[in-house]
This record gives sequence, structure tokens and C-alpha cells, in this order.
Amino acid sequence: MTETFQFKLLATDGAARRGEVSMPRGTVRTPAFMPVGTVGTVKAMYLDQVRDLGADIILGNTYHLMLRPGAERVARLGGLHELIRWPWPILTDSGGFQVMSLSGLRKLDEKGVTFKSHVDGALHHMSPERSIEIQGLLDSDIQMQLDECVALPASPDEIERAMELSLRWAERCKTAFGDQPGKAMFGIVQGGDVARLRERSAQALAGLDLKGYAIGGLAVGEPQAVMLDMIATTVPHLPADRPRYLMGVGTPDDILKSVARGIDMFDCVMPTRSGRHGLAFTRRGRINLRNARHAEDMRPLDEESSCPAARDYSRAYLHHLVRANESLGGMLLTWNNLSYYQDLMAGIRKAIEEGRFADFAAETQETWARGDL
Ligand SMILES: CNc1nc2cc(C(N)=O)ccc2[nH]1
Repeated sequence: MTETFQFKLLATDGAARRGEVSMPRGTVRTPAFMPVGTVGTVKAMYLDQVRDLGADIILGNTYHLMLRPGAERVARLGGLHELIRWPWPILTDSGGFQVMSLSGLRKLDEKGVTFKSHVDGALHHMSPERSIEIQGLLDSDIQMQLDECVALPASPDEIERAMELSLRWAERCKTAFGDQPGKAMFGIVQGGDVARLRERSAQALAGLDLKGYAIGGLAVGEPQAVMLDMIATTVPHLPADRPRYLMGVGTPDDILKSVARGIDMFDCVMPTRSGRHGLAFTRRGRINLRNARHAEDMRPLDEESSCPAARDYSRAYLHHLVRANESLGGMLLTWNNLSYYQDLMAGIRKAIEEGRFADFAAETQETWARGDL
């Protein structure tokens, strides 16, 4: 526990890093996976379950929270940690990505974004300064700059325009954030799938001397190879003594390959959203419990798992719950999936500490490939 925000690099294994991000509300062991707590809840989970699985930090979505219950209301209720009863670190995104993907985006210009709420159709304007103000009202520990994330494929000119705008917004967010020793504001590297724009963005953000750096604008429809190439292009231009956060990523395979390229933090709705849709992540690969072949399979998902959802329930029962669209189906599979993701991260951290990350990644991927689900 520290009064300031610090990143400590504990070990490296190739480009893979084992570290710790510490702040007043707690320490985040990296590489870390952040469960997504969209509207102040990790869907289908109790937050003490999320904590018990090993999560050191969760993500909150500014777009959703600013619309409902509202940033000023959350502040009046004591801040997000108090409201949702999660006393450990919370990272909030800026709202920009979801404004562009969920709302009725009306206008995007130098000043910011104007959009219609998907909740009640009301018009909202969000500037870089307002995004930081909202994240402050939420009492967020790690705040993200407002940026423009361009869906791929896109023209280099369009990607460059959005990347340069995001750089100007990064400076405005840094000014608005000011000096908050126990908190951090991360810049977001943009640049699409254009290496020279990625380098330009990373170098300019590094010049702002921020407490952490996200790589955005990926996992937006590009092939995994392009994503990995952009990570490898970007990372060398980011300061080694600051955490690196890859936004919206990803599958277990994405995570292994991104850790191998120097990424420290991840967030993704994959384990929670796919759990609600009947998909189970296991050490042997993915299992779709909707499939009829599970109807009379009395085996658990993973007899060796420490998670009751994986160890104590038959696939037949999970299949039944999923087919019947029973809430318990989504609850158990979300529990299993988050348990799998946190176990994967714990295995990654240990492998890096012991200098055997490449073998760990190869063995993990080989077990998936073997299947025998
Ligand atoms: C699911 N993929 C994904 N890509 C993202 C990019 C950003 C970004 N700000 O560039 C934010 C969230 C994201 N989620």
C-alpha cells in the first residue's frame, strides 16, 4: 500500500514482464486481467467472489455510469468504491469508445463528442476535461484520457487524423487531471494498423511523462497478427518503467501472445459475456454448453479446478441451465470463466518469475489444441 502511484518491475523473461502497480487502494500484480464491471457490477457475480478469484482491480465504464446513476450522484453517494463495495483499485475508461460504439454519436470535433444517450435519448456533450471530471467524481484510481478509436479497416488519413486529435486530447486530459499523487491518468496510443502512426503516437505520449500507457485502437476487427504486430511496433517507444495496458483484449491466446510482447494489463468482456451465452473457458479449451452432446455428460468442466462452478457441477446440468436460459447457468459459467482467466494470469506471473514463460505459453496452447474436451 502506498500513498503514491508506483510501478515496480520485478522480473522479465524475454519481453514478458512481471511487475506491481501500487496505489493507496491496493497493489495490482501484473500481468493482470481486469474483470469488466460495466455499470458498477461484474455481471452475474458478487464482487467478493471476483476478489476471491484473485482480481486485484476491476474496470468501470464511464459512458454507462455517467448516464446511470450519473457521475454527480455517484459522488454524492461516496464514490464508486463505496457504492459498489469494492475498496480495491478501479480503472475507468474515458467513455469515448462506448460513445462511438453504443450511443447515437451526433458530433465529434476538437471540443469533444456530442451524443444521444442509449438509455433515454438525452443529448450529452463530453470534452476531454469533462471525461476526466466524471472519472474524478467516480473517484477512479486509474483514469483514461478521452481518445478517438477508429474501427479498422480505415484509411491512413482517417487513422492519422484520429491519432493526432487523441494526442491533443491527451494533453488536455493531463492538464485537467493535474497532480493527484495516489491516482494515475493513462494516455492511449492510437494509430490503427499503421506502424509509423503508432510510433508517432507512442513517442508523443511518452513525452508527456504520464504514469501509464494504454494501447488502444486494437481488437476492433483486425486479424490477431495485425494486433500483435502493432503491439510489437508500439512497445519499444513506451517507457519501460510505466505500466502498459492493452485495451479490450482478449482471448487467452491473445493474452499469452501480448504478454510475450511486453503488455502488463488487460481487460475484456470475453469471460463474462461469453459465460452468459453458455461458453466455458477451460484448461483444455472452450466448451459450448448449448451443444446437445453435453446433455447427459456427468463430468464437471474441470475436476482439478479450485472453482466450485468448474469442479462441482456436471456438464449435463450446465447444459440444462443454459438451454432453459436460467440465470444460474450464466452465473456458474461466468464464475468458471473468470476463475480460468485469473488462474491463467497467476500461471503467467509465476512462469515469468521462474524464467519459463515461453514453455508455459507453449504448454498452455498445446493443451488447448489437444482438446479432449
Ligand atoms: C474489444 N476491443 C476493444 N478495443 C478497444 C479500444 C479502446 C480505445 N480507447 O482505443 C477502448 C476499448 C476497446 N475495446
